[in-house]
Amino acid sequence: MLVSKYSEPEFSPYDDGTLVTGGDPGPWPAPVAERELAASVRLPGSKSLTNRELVLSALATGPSLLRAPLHSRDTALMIEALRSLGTEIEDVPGEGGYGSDLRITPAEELLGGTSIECGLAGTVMRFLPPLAALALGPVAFDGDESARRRPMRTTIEALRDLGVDVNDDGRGVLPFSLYGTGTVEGGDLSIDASASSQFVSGLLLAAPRFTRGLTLRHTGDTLPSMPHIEMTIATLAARGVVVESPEPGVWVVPPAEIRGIEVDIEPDLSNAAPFLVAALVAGGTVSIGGWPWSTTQVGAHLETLLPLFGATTSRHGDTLVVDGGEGIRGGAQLPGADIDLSIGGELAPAIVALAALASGPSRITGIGHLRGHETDRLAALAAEINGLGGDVTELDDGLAITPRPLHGGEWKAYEDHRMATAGAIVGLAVEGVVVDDIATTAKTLPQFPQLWADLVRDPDEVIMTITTDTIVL
Ligand SMILES: O=C(O)C1=C[C@@H](OP(=O)(O)O)[C@@H](O)[C@H](O)C1
Ligand SMILES: C=C(OP(=O)(O)O)C(=O)O
Repeated sequence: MLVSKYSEPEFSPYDDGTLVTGGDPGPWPAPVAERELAASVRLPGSKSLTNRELVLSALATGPSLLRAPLHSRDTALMIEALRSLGTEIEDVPGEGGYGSDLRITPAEELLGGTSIECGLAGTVMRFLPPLAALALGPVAFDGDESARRRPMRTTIEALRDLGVDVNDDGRGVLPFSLYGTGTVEGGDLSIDASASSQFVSGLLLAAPRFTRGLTLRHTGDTLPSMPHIEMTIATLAARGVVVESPEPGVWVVPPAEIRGIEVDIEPDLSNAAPFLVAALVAGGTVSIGGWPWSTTQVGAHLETLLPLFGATTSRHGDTLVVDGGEGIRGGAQLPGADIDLSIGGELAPAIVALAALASGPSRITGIGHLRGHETDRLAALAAEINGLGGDVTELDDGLAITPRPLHGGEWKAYEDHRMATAGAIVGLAVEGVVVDDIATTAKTLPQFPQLWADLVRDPDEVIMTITTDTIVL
């Protein structure tokens, strides 16, 4: 089964995330906030944790159980790819998550002779080639048209330096193929991971299975998304693999067994960003339950980032509450902020959308690598905000935002889930914003339109849900 964006089976953004048939719902008029929020949101599992745990489970010595994993396009692509390499992955009833849990039984031997569809998922295209090099036989990689623009040269060259036979056309992008021999010797390897931390994570995840392990050295000037590398190291540690980092930019992975484990997947804290930002735009409070006390997810930094724009945050048990006061809709004048977001570029679209609605100017820097994300996010954010009357300038490594009164109009998502949700944020404050492709949120959060509708719904509105045998008022 290949999961492509508009072919069946499809993730409907209006459904609970289970596989349903359905297509592009068309242009989506973003709801405007009519009142202050008092919303509680429960979010599905983290994409980054789910896809790491899937990869490690496939490489493990015994079965694993993922509780409350994310079910979205990116995780469906990962599951499909691992199955095609011989991993057994079963849906089993789960409690409290969005959809089933996953039981994974690793293959005795990973088998090639397959083609892997990466969609637009960075975690699939960067995590699976090192794993596929451990399979026996040829493995081809390709993805969406837009995926063919995402940087892959570092993965391709790293595998060649490790002695893997890789076939590509020299442009450093998808498609390419490799020929797995069942083993990778490993040893010392230098790479430039300045375009994506995922190059490091992909190699570290497979490295315990290399005959000599791996000593990996990053040679570039900058390295984005360090928390995601720490997440990789933490997920390996939970399975008994101790990765050492004797100096910044160097990681030593011993050859080791990767244990099968049972693991609870945390809610996706990066997908929390638009919901928490909404408190500052609409005013009032947004609470997110299941917020971990300790995590490697970069979304945890929202707790300190949003106060820079005037929010108050508090914890009540495992719930994070963001209070946006009267909010922009209520007349609040939010300060701008100067933020180096190199640790968490995936938070940038939501923060930039907020900055465009604030009263003071902002600079968001350290995010040059976002040009290689789902789309060139710096160009896309500047084009869409400026198209509504804004003033955003592209810098070498970020954006300078000078707030201006915005007007309604089309907001293009560029097949980028976080561009789509950035449009929803702007639309909360600006009448007449229409996101051209909200379905693209199915990449990591198929429930987005429903959750967003619930967020802004009048709490006094009576909702009638008709199910097959009950009527709930
Ligand atoms: O390893 C991961 O799960 C991710 C790493 C980051 O990639 P980059 O370092 O390419 O930004 C992040 O932006 C992406 O959404 C997920
Ligand atoms: C950059 C992102 O995704 P990917 O995992 O495809 O790189 C993202 O989710 O913001």
